[in-house]
Amino acid sequence: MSAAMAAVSPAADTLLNVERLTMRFGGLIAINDVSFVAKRRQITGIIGPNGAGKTTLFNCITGFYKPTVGRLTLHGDAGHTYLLEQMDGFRIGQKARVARTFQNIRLFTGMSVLENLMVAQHNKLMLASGYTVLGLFGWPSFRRAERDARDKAVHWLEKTRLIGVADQPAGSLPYGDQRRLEIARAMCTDPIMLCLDEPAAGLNPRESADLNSLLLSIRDEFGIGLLLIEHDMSVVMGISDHIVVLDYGRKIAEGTPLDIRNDPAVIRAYLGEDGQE
Ligand SMILES: Nc1ncnc2c1ncn2[C@@H]1O[C@H](COP(=O)(O)OP(=O)(O)OP(=O)(O)O)[C@@H](O)[C@H]1O
Repeated sequence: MSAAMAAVSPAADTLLNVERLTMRFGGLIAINDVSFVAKRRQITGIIGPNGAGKTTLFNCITGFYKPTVGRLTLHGDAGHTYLLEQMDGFRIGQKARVARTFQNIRLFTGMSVLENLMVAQHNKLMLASGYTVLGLFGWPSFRRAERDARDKAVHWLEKTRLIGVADQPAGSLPYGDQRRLEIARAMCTDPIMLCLDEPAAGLNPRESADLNSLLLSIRDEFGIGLLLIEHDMSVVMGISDHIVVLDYGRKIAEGTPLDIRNDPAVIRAYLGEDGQE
């Protein structure tokens, strides 16, 4: 068992346990003693005004930043438990199977839509190719792995309604399609937890509604947990099972969308002290 795997028994439905997380940048405390649990088969919304610490939280979970203090425990499959704050970003993706999308879309714009999804499965294919040798000789196990990767890519292209543009350069797609392609690419890595940073940014109301359906179907069909940073309240209130609210790096509330909508501290954080804007 590696140093980053702990032998604690998880509550059955706990996927990620964030305990007393703090992230400082010099004198600035971007995340201040934040704790919450994200559950399996649930969408956990993370909301808060600009600068509240939402992206910093994602960057700690996905290994971009090492938290100053705190523990991030991911309860994976088969009883494996990963202490994410001790792992680098690559292993968080590969071993703990945490995938993410970014606020600013990061696709390989010159590659085709299908190629973007094949590249996402590069590590699995490299392993199957015996780091090139078996691939060069067209070994059956490599050919099978390649076929499986293509099938998975096609599955996600169908699910995200991008199959008709599979051969087009990713950079030529309309914005809403690029956002769905990012989600398809993340799902091709077989995550157990998917972190989405403002997936509805720049979408029109119809595209936002489509996104809601896609995220709900990912939760329901694949049983994974989703962490969702989002400013679009029609998305976050419409599909979250649980919402955590940050303000100036602190957790100021958590609960169901209904709880959050009526929480005085949340209303104050969004509208200012007087509750007027
Ligand atoms: N690498 C960094 N170095 C210094 N300060 C940082 C760094 N990353 C974030 N911050 C600061 O931490 C605070 C929280 O930023 P963060 O981007 O996490 O907020 P956010 O809630 O995601 O905001 P938004 O909704 O605008 O994206 C901000 O004051 C930001 O300037």
